[in-house]
Amino acid sequence: MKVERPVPPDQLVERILRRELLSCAPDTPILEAATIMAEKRCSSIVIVADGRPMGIWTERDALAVDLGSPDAFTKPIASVMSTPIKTISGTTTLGDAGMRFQLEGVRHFVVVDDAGVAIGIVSQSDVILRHGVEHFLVLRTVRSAINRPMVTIPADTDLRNAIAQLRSARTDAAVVLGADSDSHGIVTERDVLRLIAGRKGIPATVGSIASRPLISVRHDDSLLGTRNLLEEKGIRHVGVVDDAGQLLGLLSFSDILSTLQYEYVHRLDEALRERDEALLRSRKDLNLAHKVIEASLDGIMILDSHNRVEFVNPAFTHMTGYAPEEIIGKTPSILKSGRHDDAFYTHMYQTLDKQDYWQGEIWNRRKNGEIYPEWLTINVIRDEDGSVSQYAAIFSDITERKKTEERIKNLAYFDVLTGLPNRRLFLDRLQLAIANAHRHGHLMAIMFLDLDLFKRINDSLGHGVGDQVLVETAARLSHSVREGDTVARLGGDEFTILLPEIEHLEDAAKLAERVIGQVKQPFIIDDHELYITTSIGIGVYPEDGETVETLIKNADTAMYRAKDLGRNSYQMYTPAMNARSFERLTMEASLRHAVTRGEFKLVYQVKVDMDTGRMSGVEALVRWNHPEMGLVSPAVFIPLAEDMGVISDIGEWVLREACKQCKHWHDLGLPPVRIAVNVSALQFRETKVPDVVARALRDTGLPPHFLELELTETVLMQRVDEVVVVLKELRAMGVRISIDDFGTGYSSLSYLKRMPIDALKVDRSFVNDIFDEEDKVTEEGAEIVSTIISLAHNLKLKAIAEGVETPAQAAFLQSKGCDEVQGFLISRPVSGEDLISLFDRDLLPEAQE
Ligand SMILES: Nc1nc2c(ncn2[C@@H]2O[C@@H]3COP(=O)(O)O[C@H]4[C@@H](O)[C@H](n5cnc6c(=O)[nH]c(N)nc65)O[C@@H]4COP(=O)(O)O[C@H]3[C@H]2O)c(=O)[nH]1
Repeated sequence: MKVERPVPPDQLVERILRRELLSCAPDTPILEAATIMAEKRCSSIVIVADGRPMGIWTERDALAVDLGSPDAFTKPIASVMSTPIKTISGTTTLGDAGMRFQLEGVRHFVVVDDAGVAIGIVSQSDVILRHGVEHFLVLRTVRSAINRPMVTIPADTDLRNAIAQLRSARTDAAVVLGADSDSHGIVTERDVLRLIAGRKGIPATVGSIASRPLISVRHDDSLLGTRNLLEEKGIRHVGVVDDAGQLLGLLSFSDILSTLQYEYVHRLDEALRERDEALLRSRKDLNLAHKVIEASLDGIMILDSHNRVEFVNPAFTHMTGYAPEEIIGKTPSILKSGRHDDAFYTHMYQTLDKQDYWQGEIWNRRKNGEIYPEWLTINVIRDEDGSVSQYAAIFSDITERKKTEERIKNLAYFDVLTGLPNRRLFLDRLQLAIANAHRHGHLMAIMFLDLDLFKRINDSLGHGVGDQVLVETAARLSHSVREGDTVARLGGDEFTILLPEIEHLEDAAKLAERVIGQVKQPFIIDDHELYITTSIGIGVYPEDGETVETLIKNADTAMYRAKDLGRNSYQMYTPAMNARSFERLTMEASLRHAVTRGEFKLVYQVKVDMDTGRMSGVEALVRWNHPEMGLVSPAVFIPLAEDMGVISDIGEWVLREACKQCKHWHDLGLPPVRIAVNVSALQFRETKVPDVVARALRDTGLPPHFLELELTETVLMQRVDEVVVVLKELRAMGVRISIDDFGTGYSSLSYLKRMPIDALKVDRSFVNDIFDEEDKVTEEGAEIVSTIISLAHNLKLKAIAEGVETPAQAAFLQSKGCDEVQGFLISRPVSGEDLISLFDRDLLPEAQE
C-alpha cells in the first residue's frame, strides 16, 4: 500500500488512475484470468469487448468458483463476471470520485475517456490514500480499527467448506487455527485465486494452503506503524494480539481503509461545504464586481492576450462613443489619436511587460473624431502558469481637469481682462532678462506706464468702458513692441514693457515715444470718442538698477516724475527722482492730519461780469501750508487726497470755510457776492453733498443763493439719473451749479441738456490756445472757445472763461459774448482780507486804461 503525495480534491481522477489495467476478453477461461491476476498481484480484472469494459471479476468472485468441478476453471470469464461495470470519467475530480465510492458502495471504478474507452482503474483506496492520511493514522490504535468478528477455521477443515465459510462471513480472510498460537496461519481470497491459477489440484484441508506464521501486531500499536508493516511485508492482513499475546482478531488493509473512510468522508463533506460556500461567495463577489463595473464612471475595457477587445462597460461607450458591438473583437488602435509617436506606445508595452502595470495620460480619439485626454491605468492579468490572459484598461476622461489646470495656469500667469502676462509672469521674465543681460553684458530696459486720468473714465463712464479702454490699450502696446519684448499688466491702469535687450538708451526712448503716440489716438468705445494719454517711466539695466526690485522702483519713480511734469510724456530715471518719491511719501503721511492740524487755508479769485466790469463772484481755492514744504498746490495734493480717501473731509472743510468767509464779507457790509466752491468728482460720489451743503449754510448763516458749486464734467457722467436728482435738490435749495474745466471731459450734448446747471466754465487751456505765440488768433483755439460759449448760450447757461491772462484774450471773449471772466489779468487768487479791496471796482483792463 503506497501512500502518494496528497493531491488536492479538485485534481482529476486521470492524474491518479492506474493505467496498467488488467483486462481480458469475455471468452477468457476463468483459469487464465486468475493466472493473470495472481501474477500481477492484482485483485481484479476487467472484461473488455471492443475496447469497452463489460464487467469485472475480482478475488472475491474467485470464492464462488466450484473448486470441485474441473469444468469450472475453463468456463469463460464472462459467465461469472460482475456486470454492469461501474465506470467513472477521467475528468471527474477526486472529491467527486470519493463521493461516488461512498454513495455507490463500490471499491473500484473503471476509468473511461470521453469516448467511453477504458483507460485505467481507480480504487477507493487510491483516492483515499491520496488525501494525506499519515497524521490521522498515527493517532489511531490498531484495536480501534478492528470492526468485524474474527473468523477462525481449524486447520483440518475441508478446503471447500472453509471457502464457503469465508463467503458466508463476507470476509476476505480467516485465521487458520493451529495446535497452539505459534502455529496459527491465515487464508485469504488471494490464496483461493492462486489455487485456481495454480491448476495443481485441490488440497483437502484449509491448513494445507494457509500461510504461516500469522504475522501479528499489538492491539495498542498505531495504525501508521501497522500500515507500514503491511507495506513492507507486501501482505494485506495481520493478526492483532493483546498484552498477553492472546489473538484478538485480524486486521486487513481494507479495515484500515474503512477506519479512514469515516474521517475521509467527514473531511470530504467539509471540503464540499467549504467549496459551496466559496462558490456562493465568489458568485456574490462576481455579481457585485459586475454591478460595480457596469455602474463605474470610469471607462473599463478588457483585452485578451492578443490585444483584442473582449469587454467594455457603459462608461466606455459613453466616453468613446463606441457601442460594445462596434469594438469587441477589434484592437484598441481604433482609439488612437495620432498624437503620440511609436516610441510612446513601445515604452508603454515595455513597461507592461516588465511591471504588469502602466499608468499615465494619453490622448485618444472618440468615434466622432474628437481628440480628448484620458488618465489610463492598464493592468496585466496572468494565468496561474504566468502567461498573459488579459489586459484590463481603466480610464477617465480628464478633458475638464486639463481645462481647469490650463485656466489655473492662465490665472496664475495672465491677466484675465487683457490676456497679457500678469505681475508674476512679468517678474519671472524680468529676473531672467536681468540674468541674461548680466551674462552677455548688454543693456535691457523696463518701462512703467500709467494711463493719465484713467480714474476719470472709470468714474464718469463706468467700469465697462474703463475695461474696454484697458483691453484696447493692451492691444496697442502689444502691437508697438518687438517680438521678444513683454507687455504686462500689473493691475489697474498700470502696464509694463520689458525690453530684454537694447543697444542704446535711445531705443527705449524711441519705443516710449511710439507708445505715447499710439495711446494718444482716439478710442471709440460705445459711441464715446475718448482721448487718453499715458505717462511712462523708463529704467535701464545696469545704470538704473541691477536687481528686479531697484529697477522696478526706479522705473516707477520715473513714471511719477513724468506725471508730475504734465503727463503724456516719458522720463528716463535719474537718481534725483528718488528724492521726489520720498517727498511724495512724506506728503501722504502729513496730508492725513492736515485738516485737524489746521494746515489748509483758502484764497479767493474774483470773477468779473463782462458787461459791468464789476466783481460778479469769487472762486475759493484751497492751499495747503505744509510746515516743512511750504505752500503745496492743490493740483498736487487734491489727486493725492482722492487716492488716500481723505478728499471728503477736506472738501467739507473748504465748503464751510468758504461760506463763513462769504458771510463775513456780507456782514462787513460789502456788496453781496456769490462764492464758488470746487467739489471733486470723488467727493460728489462719496458724500451726500446736499446734506453737507445744507449743514454748512445753516451753520454759517449764508443764504443759499450766494453759494455756487463748481463740478467737473466727470461728475455729470456718473450714474446720470442719480446725479440729476442731487443737482435738482441743490438747485431747489437755491444753490447754483457750474461746470468747471468744460471741454476737457467727455460730456455729450444730450447729457448736458438734462442737467439742471447754471454755467459752463471754459477751461483755461482753451483760453490759452486762442492766440499763438505771436499773438495771432489760432483758428482751432478760437473756434473751440466760440463753440463752447454758443453752446452755453443755446442751453440758456452762462459762459465763464477762466485763466484769462491777457487783455487780448479778454477782448476776444467779450466779442464772443462770454458772460464772465476770471484770471491773472484781473487778479491772482488772494486772501479773504486782500479781496476786500477788489469790491465795488471796475476790474476789466479796458476800463482801467
Ligand atoms: N495759469 C493760470 N492759472 C490760473 C489763472 N487764473 C486762475 N488760475 C488757476 O487756475 C485754477 C482754477 O481752478 P480750477 O480750474 O478749479 O482748478 C483747481 C481745482 O480743480 C483744484 N482745486 C483748488 N481748490 C480746490 C478745492 O477747494 N476743492 C477741490 N475739490 N479742488 C480744488 O485745483 C485746481 C488748481 O487750483 P489752483 O492751483 O488754485 O489753480 C487755480 C488758479 O490759481 C490764470 O490766469 N493763469
